[in-house]
Amino acid sequence: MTEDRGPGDGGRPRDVVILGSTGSIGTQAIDVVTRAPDRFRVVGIAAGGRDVALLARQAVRLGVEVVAVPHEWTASELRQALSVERGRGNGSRARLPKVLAGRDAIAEVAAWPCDVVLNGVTGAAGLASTLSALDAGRTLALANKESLIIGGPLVKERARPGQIVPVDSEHSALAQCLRGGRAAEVSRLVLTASGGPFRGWRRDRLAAVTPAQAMAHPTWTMGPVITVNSATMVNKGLEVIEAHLLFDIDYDAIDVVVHPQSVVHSMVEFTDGSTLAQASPPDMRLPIALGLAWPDRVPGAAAAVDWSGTQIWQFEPFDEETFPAVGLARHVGRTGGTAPAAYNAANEECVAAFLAGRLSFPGIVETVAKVVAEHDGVAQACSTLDEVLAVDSWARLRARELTGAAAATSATR
Ligand SMILES: NC(=O)C1=CN([C@@H]2O[C@H](COP(=O)(O)OP(=O)(O)OC[C@H]3O[C@@H](n4cnc5c(N)ncnc54)[C@H](OP(=O)(O)O)[C@@H]3O)[C@@H](O)[C@H]2O)C=CC1
Ligand SMILES: CC(=O)[C@@H](O)[C@H](O)COP(=O)(O)O
Ligand SMILES: [Mn+2]
Repeated sequence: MTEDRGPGDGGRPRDVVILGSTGSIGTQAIDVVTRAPDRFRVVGIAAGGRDVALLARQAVRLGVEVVAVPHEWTASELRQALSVERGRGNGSRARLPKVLAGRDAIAEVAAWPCDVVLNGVTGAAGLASTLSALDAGRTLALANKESLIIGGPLVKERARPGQIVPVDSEHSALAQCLRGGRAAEVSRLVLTASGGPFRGWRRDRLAAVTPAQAMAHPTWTMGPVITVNSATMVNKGLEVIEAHLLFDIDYDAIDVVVHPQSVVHSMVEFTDGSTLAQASPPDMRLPIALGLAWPDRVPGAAAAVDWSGTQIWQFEPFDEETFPAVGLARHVGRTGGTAPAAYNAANEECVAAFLAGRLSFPGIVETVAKVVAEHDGVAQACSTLDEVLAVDSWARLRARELTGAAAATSATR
């Protein structure tokens, strides 16, 4: 594996594995790679198995070597769907791909021989694959921020310098602003936040928020969990921890600023008062392409800012009082060890409860705060995957107990 392979220097296409291929990041990644066949070849894909027909279609059309699902019970359905897809005349490979299914299947694909693994799985479920890709020596294009955040030191100690390339738009922006620079010259990182659908709202209005309102992100079309996380600002909290872990910058020197247009994806302020920003219309295909081709740019990956029209870029202070999720994330980030895993797992449970109508919108972060407070006294260093997973399970259970209790109380009112 070399960093400079690509059509520009006459190399072969990069072999890519896409985890979470049926999701928002995964489908956009497939769009990126299929538009640049001279640069990329997809050799493996994986998904949760909720849309086996789509997964099979992707596998046959891309001609992958391997396709994986995490549950044994979807394997036969997947094999059948692959045969149907080939019967339709899609794809060119004579042989159908190998099917892997079960608990370790996704991590096995993450270690498949290739140049770069894009982890586009959602949530803590992506951690084993992140570790597997790193241990196998693959470059890891990381959209699944949760794995870095909950794995923390565990992930960092397995990664050699430059092995993780951020795909999250803010962190891709920061990496672009930082490249070629000197660490001692960096003063602050400034993460931009769209503000979500409830920007400018007061806290008392949030009690009546419905899932449909929370799912209406003003600038990005994304999967359900990250979309709700953007509405609660948990996403920005996770991103503060992600920035700390990726760039080794103190929490005190990471700011959040609201930028409703989502064109400036983040900024780096330098010691001489200069600020560099990365700007492009909101389109994840740009950071995905850069993550797959790093350090090269992929020409035409996304549209640039259109300067023929008026551009208005607003920046506003972030409302810490209405959205306590960022402050809480700073707290768990500073606590370190297993604390971020408790924050994330409780949040994943609460988002599911909110989307199922079992928890109010403010109840999400209120419950996460309760779980974090309970975990504070027992936070431990996270030195093994099992330790992280144990805290993840405990926090999910506590969140379920707390939200179950909340639902029962409101039902008896
Ligand atoms: N969407 C975006 O624009 C951005 C996303 N991100 C991050 O990227 C990640 C993916 O987000 P997004 O694409 O929006 O999410 P989606 O919900 O749209 O997609 C998630 C993908 O992961 C798969 N998946 C879920 N659970 C498992 C599992 N246990 N094993 C294997 N695959 C699984 C899903 O398959 P199935 O549906 O079958 O379960 C699906 O393919 C998240 O970490 C998110 O925070 C970061 C920045 C921007
Ligand atoms: C596209 C991306 O990177 C998301 O994480 C996005 O930043 C979410 O928007 P918010 O700024 O509203 O959280
Ligand atoms: Mn982001």
